[in-house]
Amino acid sequence: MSGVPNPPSGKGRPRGSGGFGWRAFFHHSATPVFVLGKGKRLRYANPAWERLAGVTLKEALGMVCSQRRHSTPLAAALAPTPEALAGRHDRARRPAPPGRNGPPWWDVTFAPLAPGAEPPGDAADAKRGKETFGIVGFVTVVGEPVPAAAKKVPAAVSALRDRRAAHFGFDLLAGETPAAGRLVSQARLAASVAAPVWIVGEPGSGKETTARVIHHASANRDRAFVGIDCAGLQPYLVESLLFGHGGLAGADRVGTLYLKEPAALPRDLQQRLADHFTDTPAARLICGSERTAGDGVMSGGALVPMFQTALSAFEVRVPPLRERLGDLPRLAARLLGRPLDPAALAVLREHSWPVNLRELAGTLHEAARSAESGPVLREHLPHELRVKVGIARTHPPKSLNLDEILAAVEKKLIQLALKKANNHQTETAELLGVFRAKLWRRLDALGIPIPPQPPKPRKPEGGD
Ligand SMILES: Nc1ncnc2c1ncn2[C@@H]1O[C@H](COP(=O)(O)OP(=O)(O)OP(=O)(O)O)[C@@H](O)[C@H]1O
Repeated sequence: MSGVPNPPSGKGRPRGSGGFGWRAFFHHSATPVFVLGKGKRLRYANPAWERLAGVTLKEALGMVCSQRRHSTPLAAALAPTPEALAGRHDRARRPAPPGRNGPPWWDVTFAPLAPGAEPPGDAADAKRGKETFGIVGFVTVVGEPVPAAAKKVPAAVSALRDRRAAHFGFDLLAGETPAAGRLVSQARLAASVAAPVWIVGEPGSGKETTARVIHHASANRDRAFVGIDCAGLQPYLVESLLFGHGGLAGADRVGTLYLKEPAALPRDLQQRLADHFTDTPAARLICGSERTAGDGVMSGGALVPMFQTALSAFEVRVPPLRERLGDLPRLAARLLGRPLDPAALAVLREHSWPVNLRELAGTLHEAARSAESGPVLREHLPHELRVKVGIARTHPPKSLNLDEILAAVEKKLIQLALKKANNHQTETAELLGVFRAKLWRRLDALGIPIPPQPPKPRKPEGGD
C-alpha cells in the first residue's frame, strides 16, 4: 500500500473536483479514503479504497454506512462512531469485510471535514443554505504480513528508532494556543495519508521538525527520514544524491524524503523530481519552504508548476512563534528541561522572534549555560532582550522627535548600567564602554541624579 498513484489527469479525475482540491488530493492518495455525507451515505471514495473494498465507487455510491442489523459488512466497517458523528476525530478497529483484499482488521480513522468544506455531492444543499455534514474516513489494514527482511533490524537500531519516534510525537508540536492546535490537526491528517506534503513557515519555525513528526506517525515510519537542504548544496550534488547510483529518490530504505526549499534547484532538476514523485515513488516527498508552492510558481517562476498542482495539494502551515507566545512556558520547559522563572518568561514574551524556535532554542541554551545548574532567571537572558523590554515599556513615545527618543533610550541604558554596577561609577562607565568623564557629562545633561558612591569595603583588621 505504499506509493502514490498517478495524478488525476482529465478523464480519470473524480467528478466535480474543480482543479486540485480535496477530492483530487484524495484521488492521489495510496491510503484508502472515503467521504460520508448526510445520512452517513457514501459520497466519495478514492481508487485505493476501491481496490481494498473490491467495489467501485459507482457501485457503492449512496451506501448508508451504519452498524444496523441489516447493514452489509462493508457498510458496518465504515460506519462512523458516535464521537465522529459529534464532529470529533476518532478511530475504530473493525473486522475487514469477508472476501476483501488483505487480512483481518481495518483501522478506520474518522475526521470531520473542515468547516466550510462541502462534502462531495452536497454542493446543491450547501447552496440552498441547508446544513451540510461530512466525515472523511481513512482505512489502514492491520495485520498485513511484514516482509521477513524488515524484521531483521538490529536491536540497537530499533532502540534508537523508538527513541526518535518517541521524541518526534505529535506532543512535540502541541501547545495551548489555537495556532498550535491547528498545526497538530494538519500534521495528523498529513500522517494518515501517503500524498506529498508542502510545509510552509518562517525561518526556524519548525518545518523540518514537523516533517519528522509526520514521518514518525506515517505508514513509512519503519524506513528512514532523509532531509536535503536544496539551497545549501550545489545542484549537481543534490541530483547525484537523489538520482545517482543507489540514489535516495528510488531507495526502498527511504520512507520520507524532506526537501528544504526545492525552488532553489534548477528548473530541469525540479521537473525531474516532480515527474518522479508523481509517478510511483518508493518514498513520500515532503517539501519545506518559507513560501507556499503557489507563491513559488507565481512570483518569478522559481518553482515549476507541477509542484503546485501535484506535489502541494496538502499544505501544512507552521505558525511563527509570535503567533503562539502563549506556548512559551511549555516550549521553554521542554527546551531547558526545567521551568523558567516568570520574570524571564516576561522578557521572552516581549521579543518578536524573527528566527522563531531556532532563536528561542539558542537563547535558552545560552541562558542555561550561564545559569549552570541553578534556575534560569531574567539576568541569564541576553542583555539586548532585557533592554528591549525596558524600552518597550516606554512605548508609545510621546514625541517622534529623534533626538528626544535617542535621549530617552540613552537615559534608560545609563540607569540600567548604574543598577547593574550597584551605582559604582567606574564600573558603570566600563559597562557602557565610555570614560568616567563622559558618563558624568551625560548624567548631567540627561538630568540623572549622580548617585552616591557605594562605601568602599573595609580592610579586615589585624591582617598581615
Ligand atoms: N515544537 C518544537 N519544540 C521545541 N523545539 C523545536 C520545535 N520545533 C522546532 N524546534 C527547534 O527549533 C529549531 C528549528 O527547527 P527546524 O529546523 O525544524 O525549523 P525549520 O523551519 O525547518 O528551519 P529552516 O528555516 O532552517 O528551514 C531546531 O533546533 C528544532 O529542534
